[in-house]
Amino acid sequence: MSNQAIVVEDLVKTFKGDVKAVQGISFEVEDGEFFAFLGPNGAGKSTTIQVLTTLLNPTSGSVTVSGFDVGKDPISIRREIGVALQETGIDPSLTGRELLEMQARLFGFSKHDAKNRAQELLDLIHLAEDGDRKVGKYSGGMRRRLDLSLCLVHRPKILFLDEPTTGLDPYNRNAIWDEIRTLNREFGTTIFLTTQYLEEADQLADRISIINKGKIVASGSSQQLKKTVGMDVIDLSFQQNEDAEKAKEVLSSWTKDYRLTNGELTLYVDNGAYLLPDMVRKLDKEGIPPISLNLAPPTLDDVFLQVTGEHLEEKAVIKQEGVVSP
Ligand SMILES: Nc1ncnc2c1ncn2[C@@H]1O[C@H](COP(=O)(O)OP(=O)(O)OP(=O)(O)O)[C@@H](O)[C@H]1O
Repeated sequence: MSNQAIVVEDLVKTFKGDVKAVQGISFEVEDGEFFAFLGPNGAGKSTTIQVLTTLLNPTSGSVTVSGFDVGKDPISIRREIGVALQETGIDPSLTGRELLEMQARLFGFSKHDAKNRAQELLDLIHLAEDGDRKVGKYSGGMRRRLDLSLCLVHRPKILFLDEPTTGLDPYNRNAIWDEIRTLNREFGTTIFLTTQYLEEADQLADRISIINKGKIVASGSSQQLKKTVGMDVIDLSFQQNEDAEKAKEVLSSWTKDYRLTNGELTLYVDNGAYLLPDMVRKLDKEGIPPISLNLAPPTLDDVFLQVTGEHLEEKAVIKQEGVVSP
């Protein structure tokens, strides 16, 4: 018996018009593991999840889920997995309870068992009080919790979640995090989660792969990934781009490890707290004082910045404009 829930080898997915959405990625997810696929908009996360859940055929490469090949045995895979995708077509005139019971009946539960399962799930995702309200009246956060519960009806071994918290406010995001964590820790459900929020991957996942432009650019636990960056990260912003450029020259004797993006200079150093006052004094003396400075241990955004030369966070914020209130 294999203890690999998911094995992906050299997966390629190309769409019409030569759009290379996924360009030869390989990774494995173990049974019971919480795995996060982190990347900006358009990186290839949804495409990958759709191949793994048998909704899209791969162009090439090999993919097995729960030991079954996606091309040869999609039916067996569908029995073992639960899938919550970004767009779900739910009838707004039905109640949460009705939808859960209907889903249970579709999975072959008797009427009596379907009722019990619906109640269990409403309790699990803290929707018991709203179970008899029409879904059309649910808030964004409640809808996401219902989406999550709908894919748990048949007690899947592996759960696929495609950006389950995109557009949610922090309160609802945290509520979803708690629920997913419980599923993983208490029920041993393997989780494959895609997200554009580094904090989400950081907080939840045992292991993270960062995907950018269809390729995996870094993999490991959050700790391992951050260790690749170095000890401390100093961010300095300046009034003008030329000042940042000049500051880089001025500070080059302290570190050669830096990034320069839009008037912001990021320095990777050991012993940042010790060096920072001297650096600021030097910049002052040169007539280019920073307008803001920040010293912090590395984040996953720093990992992303190092491997791609771009920030992950800024892109995520742009997509978050239409925030859904609780
Ligand atoms: N059905 C399709 N036909 C053509 N191109 C597609 C199709 N689906 C996705 N793409 C393209 O493939 C690339 C990867 O898209 P994908 O949706 O997998 O990214 P993503 O990481 O999930 O992004 P997001 O965070 O915005 O959901 C993008 O360039 C996208 O435009």
